[in-house]
Amino acid sequence: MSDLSPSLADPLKEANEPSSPVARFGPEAPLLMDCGVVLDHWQIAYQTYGTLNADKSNAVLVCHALTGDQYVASRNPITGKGGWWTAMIGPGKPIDTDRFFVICANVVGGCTGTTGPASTNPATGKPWGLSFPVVTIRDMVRAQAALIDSLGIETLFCVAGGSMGGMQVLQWAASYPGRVFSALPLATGAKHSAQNIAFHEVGRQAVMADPDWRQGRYLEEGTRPSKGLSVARMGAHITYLSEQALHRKFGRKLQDREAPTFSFDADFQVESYLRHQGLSFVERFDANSYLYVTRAMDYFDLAADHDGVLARAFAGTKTRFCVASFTSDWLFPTADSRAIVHALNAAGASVSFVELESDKGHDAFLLEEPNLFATTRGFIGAAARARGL
Ligand SMILES: CC(=O)SCCNC(=O)CCNC(=O)[C@H](O)C(C)(C)COP(=O)(O)OP(=O)(O)OC[C@H]1O[C@@H](n2cnc3c(N)ncnc32)[C@H](O)[C@@H]1OP(=O)(O)O
Ligand SMILES: N[C@@H](CCO)C(=O)O
Repeated sequence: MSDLSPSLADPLKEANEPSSPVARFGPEAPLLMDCGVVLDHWQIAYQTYGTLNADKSNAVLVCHALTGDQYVASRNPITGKGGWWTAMIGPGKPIDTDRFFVICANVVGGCTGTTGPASTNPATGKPWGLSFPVVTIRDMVRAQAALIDSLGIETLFCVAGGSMGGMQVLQWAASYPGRVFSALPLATGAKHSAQNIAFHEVGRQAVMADPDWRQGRYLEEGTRPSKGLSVARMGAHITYLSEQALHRKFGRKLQDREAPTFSFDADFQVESYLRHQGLSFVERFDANSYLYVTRAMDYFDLAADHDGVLARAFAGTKTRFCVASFTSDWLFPTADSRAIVHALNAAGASVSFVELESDKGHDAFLLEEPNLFATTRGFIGAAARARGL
C-alpha cells in the first residue's frame, strides 16, 4: 500500500503548482438563486491543476467541504499551509494531475474570493452581511456549472468531494446528469440529519451571541465576532473526530502541567487542542459565511426536491458512482451512504459502495487513509478506461 499513501510529513513540499494562479470568473449572466433572488454581480474564485486535453474530456471538479476553499492541492495564501487534499491530488496521486485537469472553486457564500456575505454589495457599496441571499447547495452547483461552461467543458469526467463537497457531487449528478461521467461522494448524505442541523444551530447561536457580531454588520463597524466563531468551531470540530481518535490523541493527559490547577484554564490537552482549533479557524474564516454555508447544508434534502423519493433524483442517470463512508463517522454515518446507494440502485445506476475502516471520524476523508486512496485510484482508473482516457 505504501505507493498509494503519499507522505503528509511536509504538506508544503507536497503542494503542486496551480495551472491557474488566483483565477476569477465574473460571469455576465446573473445567478438565479433558490431563494428567488437574482444575483447580478458575482464571481467565483477557483484554481486548476494539470492540463485540459484537446477534447476537454479529462476535467475533474473537486467540491470542497464546509470551511474549505479552492486551494485544494496548492499553498493556501491565507493560511500559508499546503492545500487541504494534497495527499489525494497531484502528479501520480489518486487524482493524477499528469492525466486529469482538476478544478476547485470556492462556493458561493464562501469567503476566499467567491461572492459571499463579506463581499461588497454593489448597490450599497457596503458589505452584504445578512442582506446576502440565503444560499443552497443547488445554488453553489449552479454557479460552478457557469464556471464549467466558461471553460468550454461540456461533460466533467468526475465530480468528487467529501461532506458538503459530497452533497455538491450528488446535486451535480441530479441537476446535470448528462454532464457528469463519474461521481465520487465521500462521507456525505442526501440530506442533513436533525442532529447535524442541531449542531449547526449551536454554532450559529455562538456566533450571533457574540456582541461583536453586531447583527451581522461587524465589517462595517470594525469589529470581529472571533470569540463566538471560535466557540462554534470548537463544538463543530468535535463532530469531525471520534471518541476513539480523541482518546488516542489526548486521553485525559494534562497540558504542560503535572496536576490540575483547580481553575478553568485549559488543564487538559484536549481543551488546549480545541482552543487552538477555534483560534486558528477565526484567522481564516468569515463569521457570516459560517452562518450561510452551514445553512446551505441544513437545507440540503435531495429527496424533498423530488417528491420525497431520492431515486427520482437519479432517474435515468448514466453516471458511474462510487459512494464511500467511514466506520467511525457519526456525523454522516454509513447509513446515510447506504441510503444513497439504495436510491441509486433503485434508479438502475452503476454504483459501487465501500465502508472504509477508520477510527478518525468524519474528517478521515481529509487525512492519510490508504484505503481511501486505493478506492479512489481504482474507481477513477476504471472510469478513465471506460471514458477512453
Ligand atoms: C474538504 C475541505 O474542504 S477541507 C476543510 C477545511 N480544512 C479543515 O477542516 C482542516 C482543519 N481540520 C483539521 O485540522 C482536523 O483537525 C483534521 C482532523 C482534518 C486534521 O487532523 P490531523 O492532521 O490529525 O491534525 P490534528 O487534529 O492533530 O490537529 C493538528 C493541530 O492541532 C495542534 N495541536 C495538537 N495538539 C495540541 C494541543 N494539545 N494543544 C494545542 N494545539 C494542539 C497542532 O499544533 C496542529 O496545529 P496546526 O494545524 O495549527 O499546525
Ligand atoms: N472539517 C471540514 C469538514 C467538515 O465537514 C471542514 O471544516 O470543512
